[in-house]
Amino acid sequence: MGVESEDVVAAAPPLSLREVFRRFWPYTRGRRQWILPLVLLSLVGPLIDAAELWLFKVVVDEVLVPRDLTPFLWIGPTYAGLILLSGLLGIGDSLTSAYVSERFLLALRSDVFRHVKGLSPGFFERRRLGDLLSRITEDVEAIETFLLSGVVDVFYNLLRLGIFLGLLFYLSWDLTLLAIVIVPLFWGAARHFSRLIKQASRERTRRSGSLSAVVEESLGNVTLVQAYNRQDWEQDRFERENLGRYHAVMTSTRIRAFYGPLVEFIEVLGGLAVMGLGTWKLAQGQLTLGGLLVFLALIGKLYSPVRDLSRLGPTFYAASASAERIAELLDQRPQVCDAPGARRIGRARGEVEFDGVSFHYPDISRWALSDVSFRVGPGETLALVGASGAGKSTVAKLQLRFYDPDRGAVRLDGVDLRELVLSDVRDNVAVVLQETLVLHGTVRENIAYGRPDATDAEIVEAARAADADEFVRLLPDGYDTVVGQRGRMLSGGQRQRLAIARAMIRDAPVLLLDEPTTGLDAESGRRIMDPLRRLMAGRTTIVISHNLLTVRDATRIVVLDHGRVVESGTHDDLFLRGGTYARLHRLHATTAPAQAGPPPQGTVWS
Ligand SMILES: Nc1ncnc2c1ncn2[C@@H]1O[C@H](COP(=O)(O)OP(=O)(O)OP(=O)(O)O)[C@@H](O)[C@H]1O
Repeated sequence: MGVESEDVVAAAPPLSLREVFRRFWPYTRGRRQWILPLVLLSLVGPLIDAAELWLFKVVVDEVLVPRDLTPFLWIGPTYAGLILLSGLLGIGDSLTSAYVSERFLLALRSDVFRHVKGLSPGFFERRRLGDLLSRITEDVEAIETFLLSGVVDVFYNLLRLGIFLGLLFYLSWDLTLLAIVIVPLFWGAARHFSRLIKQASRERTRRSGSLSAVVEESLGNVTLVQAYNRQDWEQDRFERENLGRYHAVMTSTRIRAFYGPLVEFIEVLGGLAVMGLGTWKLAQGQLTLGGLLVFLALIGKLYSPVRDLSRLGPTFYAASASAERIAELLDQRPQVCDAPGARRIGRARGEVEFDGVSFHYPDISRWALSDVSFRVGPGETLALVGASGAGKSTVAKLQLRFYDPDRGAVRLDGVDLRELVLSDVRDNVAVVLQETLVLHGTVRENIAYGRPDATDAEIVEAARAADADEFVRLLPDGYDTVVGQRGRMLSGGQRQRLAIARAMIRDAPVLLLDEPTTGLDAESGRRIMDPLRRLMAGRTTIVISHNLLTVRDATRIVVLDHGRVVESGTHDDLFLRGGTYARLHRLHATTAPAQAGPPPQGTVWS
């Protein structure tokens, strides 16, 4: 559509209007009782309109033409009363419809957010965050138009049409027939334009998603962008999507712009024909002047519901483009979920077992893990070592049940994770990851994220054990200091100690440490050893590390290579065996002593 799309965000699969309705109507549950009062309120509006017009006829025929003021004495107050009543009903109508629409949006948006949040990490690895934001905020609103405002408008306009047509037939049936001859023209135009508008709207919503995705990615990685001087490239990417959206909006506006005058032209043609015949009937004495004037006014009013109804078609189609994007989100199923009859486990003893586990990531044929088996007893430490890409982090993801294995089983206390309640599995695990996740909030909130009901004393105690208390107290507001998004205000080592405090307060029997010293210099690496050791005490720990010097005292070491276990045993066993581990160890000792930190006596495991 004018600007080449690199498909930042793909279009959602199309849905028919009926299907969209079927999908989203259930979300009106609990608010449906308001729809009838809204329709009834809509009914009163046209009735008052009709009464006003009728009064106008009476004024012309009984006051103006005979020049007699007497009937005006009752017409005047009646007219004022009607206007007052219609104003009051209008207030009620606006408030009720806003209430119904906003409650609907509230519920739908929450449901969509709840659903998306529950999807597996694999989903988010494949999606653009900005696009998801745009769906949850903008597209959800369009569905409201589709289901509620749209439906109420249809009823409202049909009622208006019925009432006005009734009056018109009563005034003059032949004039009315002439007037409605043009209605099919309206519908023909509406059908033609609806299709074009739906295409344009799809493109517009897709481009909005792409634009948000680009903004989120560029601003979210602003340090990288600036450090590598990629501002111009990012600006180009943004311009492309911005321009794409502009063209899409212009196309849809152009279609709508042509549609409006065309419909008006058809309307004027009808009006002129009626006026011609009406004037002739007036001359013949078949119609009073008031009758003709009211007839013409009614025709104007008759066309407006017809026009509105025919305009609703394109509006429905435009909204359905948004609905498609939401439906596509709701159709995503989490890769893992509770099996029927899943068991609760409470606090586990902490025995972890991988039994012949093979796994590949969705849509990727290469096995990330092949026939991996090991067992870690309660309180023991298992070290996973291997080259980059060997599958170490994948073991951690399976342990957290982010994915299920394709073959074999992962067990906790002897029970397959698939038979357990998912939240129980994760409650039993605390993680300290390579890239420490710090949320925008206070230090206190960040630590308590591990266990929301932790008391202040427990938070301070965890921070002390993690060797974080000292630096936290030096922050401007101590524990109430707001650390920026992703903890940008803290150093790498400080973030890591915060993560240890968070894991500490969670107090789970199983601990996953994914490269806890990566990215830290020797000094910072050394500083977190003590807190890590305190954290590991009494817990089953799986530690992933490139740093062979830091794993030698683990209860057991498993060496992974291309997803397979190639060796396993204690440091001494493996060292003496002279295989991969011994080779890696020698290589590591000769090439990386400076960044590996202290010699064996200073390691975590000693
Ligand atoms: N989300 C993913 N989708 C598809 N493939 C993935 C995904 N994550 C990892 N892989 C692939 O699975 C294999 C194992 O990756 P994994 O992250 O487990 O390795 P690792 O040993 O932890 O590496 P590193 O030490 O560099 O962190 C790699 O080939 C990787 O490309």
